[in-house]
Amino acid sequence: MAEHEQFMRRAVELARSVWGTTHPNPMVGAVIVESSATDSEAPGTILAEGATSPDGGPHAERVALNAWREDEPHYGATPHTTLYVTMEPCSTEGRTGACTDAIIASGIRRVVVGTLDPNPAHAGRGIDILREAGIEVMTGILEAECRGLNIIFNHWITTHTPLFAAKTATTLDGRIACRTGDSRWITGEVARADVMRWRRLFPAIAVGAGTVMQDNPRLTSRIEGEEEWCPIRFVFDGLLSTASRLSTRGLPALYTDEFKHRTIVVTTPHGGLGYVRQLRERGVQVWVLPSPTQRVGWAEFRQKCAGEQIFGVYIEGGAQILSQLLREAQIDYLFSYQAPMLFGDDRAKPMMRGLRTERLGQAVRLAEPLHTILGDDVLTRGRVVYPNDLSLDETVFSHG
Ligand SMILES: NC(=O)C1=CN([C@@H]2O[C@H](COP(=O)(O)OP(=O)(O)OC[C@H]3O[C@@H](n4cnc5c(N)ncnc54)[C@H](OP(=O)(O)O)[C@@H]3O)[C@@H](O)[C@H]2O)C=CC1
Ligand SMILES: Nc1c(N[C@@H]2O[C@H](COP(=O)(O)O)[C@@H](O)[C@H]2O)[nH]c(=O)[nH]c1=O
Ligand SMILES: [Zn+2]
Repeated sequence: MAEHEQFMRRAVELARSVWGTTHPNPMVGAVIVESSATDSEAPGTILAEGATSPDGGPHAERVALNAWREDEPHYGATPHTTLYVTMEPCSTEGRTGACTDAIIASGIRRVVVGTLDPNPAHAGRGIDILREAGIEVMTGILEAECRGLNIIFNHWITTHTPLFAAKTATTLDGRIACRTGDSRWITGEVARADVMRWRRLFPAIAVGAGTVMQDNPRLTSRIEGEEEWCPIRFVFDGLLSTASRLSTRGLPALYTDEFKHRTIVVTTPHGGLGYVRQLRERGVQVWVLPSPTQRVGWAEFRQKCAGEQIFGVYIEGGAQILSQLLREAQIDYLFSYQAPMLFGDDRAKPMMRGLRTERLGQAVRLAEPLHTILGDDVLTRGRVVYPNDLSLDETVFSHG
């Protein structure tokens, strides 16, 4: 078992090496290993490795098999050759041919799988096909880790909508900014560097107009040793106040920097066509979504993203948009970074508000939470589970 975990860990590492580059495909890693025919205690030798190719190219299993065949033109599979793969091999033609076919053709007799493919077209089918072909299949090695590699894919493939992940950086008493709006920085360098990794994974980031005006953020992924990366950057601004204040407050970086064509302002017909035109003339994109009020509806935004093939959105705040998302049960996943400080000030900004939680049974919870210590701070993350009787505190939202 320890050996299986060792090679699966290598496969997970390979999957991570293509972080954020494979959408809509999952990140998968594969390793082909030869064990000793005579000494079952001897460590196996890695023959070939692979990871999912970017943009719909060959899957990890095929990349590994192709690399192996370069060395062994007729494959050299023996009864002691094992393929380790983080996710169940696909079993439908797709764009690149079923991996189950390629594995069977290679003569490999043993496959170790991390997790099942959540795609209902595959789920378990790939395993059945391999077994029917006489291949020994073992499942569930480092399962949680392998499944956790693909939070975006897992959601997309089962719901056909993007994963909406909220991210907050709070004090111990759950505040994201002081009463004045000051919030830089609550979390320390290590936690902020971790945020940069998630920004590299998600195809898009979203913030509200209040955050743009208070923080003038860049919203790019800046990782030491890597080129700066810019996801799509959504700005929620129903009345286009960020555009109308341009002349008095100067232009937000999101509308002027070298990635401004990656900024999409999301607004309503109440925002004013003149501002929409001005933004577009600058090279900034604008989505005007139908809405009876000055607020874009989150369900409409989700559908629009799905139509545009945007597979996941990392929503960084502020308090107002996060509170709306919570009360509409639109947050699928939460990244909560918590720093060891507290404000103890009622007028500091709470990360989310507006629910009426009278009993613990009504609490919003995280399923299978993961905790990571990052310098002085702690990240708690997980899938959000809402109670059946989510109840709103109307007194809060009558004031916006
Ligand atoms: N620590 C942390 O993790 C973070 C802290 N912050 C801090 O939070 C503060 C900003 O938060 P907050 O003031 O609540 O502002 P938000 O960033 O939530 O933006 C609120 C504004 O966005 C617009 N808006 C809200 N909902 C919608 C919608 N559904 N559709 C279109 N536009 C919408 C509104 O414009 P209008 O009023 O015109 O309708 C509103 O003024 C800052 O101090 C910032 O530093 C921000 C992000 C993260
Ligand atoms: N204050 C705060 C965060 N704030 C978030 O980061 C944004 C700034 O991004 P950038 O300009 O790209 O560095 C800011 O507008 C807000 O969304 N994030 C954190 O991880 N920790 C923190 O303490
Ligand atoms: Zn495949």
